[in-house]
Amino acid sequence: MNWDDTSDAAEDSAEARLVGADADGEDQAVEAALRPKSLGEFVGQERVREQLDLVLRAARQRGATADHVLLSGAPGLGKTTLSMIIAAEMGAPIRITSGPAIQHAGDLAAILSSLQEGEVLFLDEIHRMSRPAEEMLYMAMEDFRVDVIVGKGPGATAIPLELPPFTLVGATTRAGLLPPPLRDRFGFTAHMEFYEPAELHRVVHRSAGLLDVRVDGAGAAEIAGRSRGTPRIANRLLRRVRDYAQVKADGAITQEIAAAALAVYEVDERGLDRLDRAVLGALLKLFGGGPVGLSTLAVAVGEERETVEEVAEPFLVREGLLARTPRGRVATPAAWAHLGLTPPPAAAGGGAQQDLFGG
Ligand SMILES: Nc1ncnc2c1ncn2[C@@H]1O[C@H](COP(=O)(O)OP(=O)(O)OP(=O)(O)O)[C@@H](O)[C@H]1O
Repeated sequence: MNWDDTSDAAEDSAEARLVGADADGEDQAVEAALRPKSLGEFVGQERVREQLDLVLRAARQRGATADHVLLSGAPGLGKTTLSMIIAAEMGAPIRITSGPAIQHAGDLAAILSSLQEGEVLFLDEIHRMSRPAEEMLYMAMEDFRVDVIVGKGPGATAIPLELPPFTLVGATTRAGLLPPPLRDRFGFTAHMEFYEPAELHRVVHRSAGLLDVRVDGAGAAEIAGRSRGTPRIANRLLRRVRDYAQVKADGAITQEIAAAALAVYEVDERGLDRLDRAVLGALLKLFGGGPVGLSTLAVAVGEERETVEEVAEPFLVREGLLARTPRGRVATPAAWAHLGLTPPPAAAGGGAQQDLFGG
């Protein structure tokens, strides 16, 4: 897990999710093999690709190091992959680290001072860097220089250290959390969107080819439709469907095989899993569609409040199935339709259920 805004309770619950967007151990092992290696291979994100292509081409033509790049977007959309592509397209080495790994300015100084000319420094979760390190980064990004402080107290001196030109690629799930002085120092900022089903369809086909799995168009579409707009989830579902196809059939993935496999794993046709459906089911069946307070809803599904709020709700809100209102959580008409339930007449206008527990 690497959502900085996700609590421990939410993490425990999200860890085992097949539709969780963060990388688990198995993902990390296979992702290297599935990562596109060039901008041409990178599926979707047309605008970002086009803009980045211009930035990189222009830098290459000038024989210069590319401008610093900030990539923002949800986990699993391809930020790490793009940073590696940037390095590959520039013919430069890449160093990978993350905000939480840099707690002291000295940690950052050590990394910066060992960079080669033109190297790409990928800083994941850049919004989680410590303040002193962040301030050191400002100067490094702008002037390719850092001041290393030697000694303590009144006798401390700042020794300037020249750095070779490098390209910082920062990644964040929360661009809004970056202090403006840091954001302003990036020459190019790209916001990565969730992928369309047709794009995920291409991701599934591409990955199936690399994994040597046979999948037909309808089978790939079935997986894509349940992947929550996220290539990492598409790749993970593909691997689980492959297991099913291998054990229960002849190894080939068709629409029927994909649907049957994902039914076993409790991922429904819209990508909701057991937790999502439990939250939605409680909201509809116990509270008439709401409004109901978050705490009450969490008690009803036997989960921590944070788990409901941080793990289940974001996707339900994004899918237009649940709304967070000042009076509490409310199901939308699409939620009733998705669970195959008929809203009671009173629920048509949003329901009038009181939150007795003050959530
Ligand atoms: N546009 C894409 N085309 C094909 N595959 C992709 C694409 N984007 C991501 N992937 C696949 O999804 C997986 C996850 O991508 P990646 O690790 O780059 O995501 P991320 O945004 O860096 O995630 P996190 O925020 O968790 O670090 C990779 O294995 C990669 O193969």
